[in-house]
Amino acid sequence: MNFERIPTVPTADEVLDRALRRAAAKMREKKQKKRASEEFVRAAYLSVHDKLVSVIQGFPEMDNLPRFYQDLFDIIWGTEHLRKALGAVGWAARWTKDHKGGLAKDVRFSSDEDATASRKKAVARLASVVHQIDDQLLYLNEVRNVMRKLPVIEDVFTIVVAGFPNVGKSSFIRRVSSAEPEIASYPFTTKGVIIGHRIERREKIQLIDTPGLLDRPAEERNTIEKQAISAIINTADVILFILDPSTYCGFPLEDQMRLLDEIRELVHVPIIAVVNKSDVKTLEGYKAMSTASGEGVEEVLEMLLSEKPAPGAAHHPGRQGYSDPDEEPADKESYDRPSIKWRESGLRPPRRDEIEK
Ligand SMILES: Nc1nc2c(ncn2[C@@H]2O[C@H](COP(=O)(O)OP(=O)(O)OP(=O)(O)O)[C@@H](O)[C@H]2O)c(=O)[nH]1
Repeated sequence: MNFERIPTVPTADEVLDRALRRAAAKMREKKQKKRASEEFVRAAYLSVHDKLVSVIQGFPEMDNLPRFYQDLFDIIWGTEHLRKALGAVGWAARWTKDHKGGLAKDVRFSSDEDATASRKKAVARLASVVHQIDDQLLYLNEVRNVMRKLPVIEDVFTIVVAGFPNVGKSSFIRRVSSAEPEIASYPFTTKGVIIGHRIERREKIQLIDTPGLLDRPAEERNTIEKQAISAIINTADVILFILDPSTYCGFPLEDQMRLLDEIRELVHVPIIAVVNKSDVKTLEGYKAMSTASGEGVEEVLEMLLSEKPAPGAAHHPGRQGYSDPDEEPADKESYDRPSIKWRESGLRPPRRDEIEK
């Protein structure tokens, strides 16, 4: 899944400017004045139609997306909200298509004196329709800017790395990845998500960080974070939980253990808990590694890979299995996903200048 190629969504004025420029060029090709006006209308409507269709086609088809993205889109924007915005653009595209012929004919069958007025009327109607979706176009462009930066998650064996901040999650991913990990972002945490890959016995595996999410007790998490965790957990075949008994990370070991217990309650996939920073301190009963020196790291990876199903077999049966104790039962009547309305929540897609940084 690669959202990087979603093209910029133009504003209503940009759509219209482009259409009118094209129409003017077409108009110049016709000698006869009325024919020229008719051509102008056709070309302007066609250009708007095609541009709006290309906007819609630039976005992925929500129903065909992997579950992770469906969940994520629902958390960030509310799938219905997104559908409505795309639907509005579709409505405007259809309108231009349905009215193009009729309005062009109005110009053709008007008297010579009225031809210009008919053309102007057709253009005014077009402008009015396009301006009606101005908000949706702006919104979709903001959505696009966030989508481009979302992590690219593949449907391969996936290790999700969890633990308190600074325990060494990203150091682990960097150490075992065959190339420099990619850094993406979720709009709901300020930290970058690190995604590493490695080819293991000719199969690709992926490692995903859980920045600023699986590092706090449940009661401190808000709804968005809970949903985000569910989306991420659903990608995991196995979870690596890293403990830092040296407490250099800044968090007492009891708190880390409590979080581990909590995650155990939460998921159905295997959890492998190990200790990092073994150069400083180890903990009895836990496999130790040091992501600084590399000691024990490959063994930990082996433990994780032992959870990998045989080639060709399905993912771990627990995958997609996440139980949120607060979650409503999933029957049709009562199960209403608390989708986040981006304007009302503090949550918003980042501005362009924030992304470009
Ligand atoms: N002594 C020691 N320090 C380590 C080791 N591994 C990582 N560190 C240090 O721990 C700090 C945090 O490491 P990160 O890999 O960034 O930790 P993280 O869990 O990804 O942190 P967040 O992304 O902020 O949650 C860094 O300063 C590392 O240098 C280790 O094996 N031994």
